[in-house]
Amino acid sequence: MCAAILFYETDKPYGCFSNFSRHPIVIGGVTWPTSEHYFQAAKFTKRTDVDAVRSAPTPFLAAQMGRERRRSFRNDWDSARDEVMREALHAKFTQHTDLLAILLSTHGAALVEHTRNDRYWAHGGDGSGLNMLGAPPTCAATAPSPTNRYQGAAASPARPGHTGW
Ligand SMILES: Nc1nc(O)c(N)c(N[C@@H]2O[C@H](COP(=O)(O)O)[C@@H](O)[C@H]2O)n1
Repeated sequence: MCAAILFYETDKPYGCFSNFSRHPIVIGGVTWPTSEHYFQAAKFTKRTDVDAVRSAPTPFLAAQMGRERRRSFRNDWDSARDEVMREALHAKFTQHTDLLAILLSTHGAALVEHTRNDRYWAHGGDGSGLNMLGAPPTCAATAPSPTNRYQGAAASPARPGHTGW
């Protein structure tokens, strides 16, 4: 049976796997303070909302803004979010080789975002959640000769489904 690696808080072991870890990414020539900023901004269609989220001083605030439904929330988000996340993670782990080394060192382990706050990206605290954040790298790790757990993201479009920015 595979060991499980639980992560959540950025200052704890494997905290670098959290989207809240302070690792900037560049996508489409734009620098994002964290993968959380990119993910949350991708929910919106209006440039003003996207820029507001990108400028958030912390990933926590970016997440709060991303959850505000008074903004220009895109109506295809549920079908787009997995691809947006894959793109963000691919950027993060290819642009930070120290993180990629940590990721590859976990080969064979199940990666689990451990929180009760989230039953889609995390496992809901008790395994009842989908753990979609951990699932893609775990699946990729079982592929033949993986050189990069996020290699499947390489073919992703630059901004899947985005309309206005
Ligand atoms: N640190 C943290 N706090 C929460 O409350 C969370 N839900 C998470 N999980 C991360 O949040 C992002 C998903 O946000 P949405 O619920 O889709 O707005 C994603 O990065 C999860 O990994 N983390």
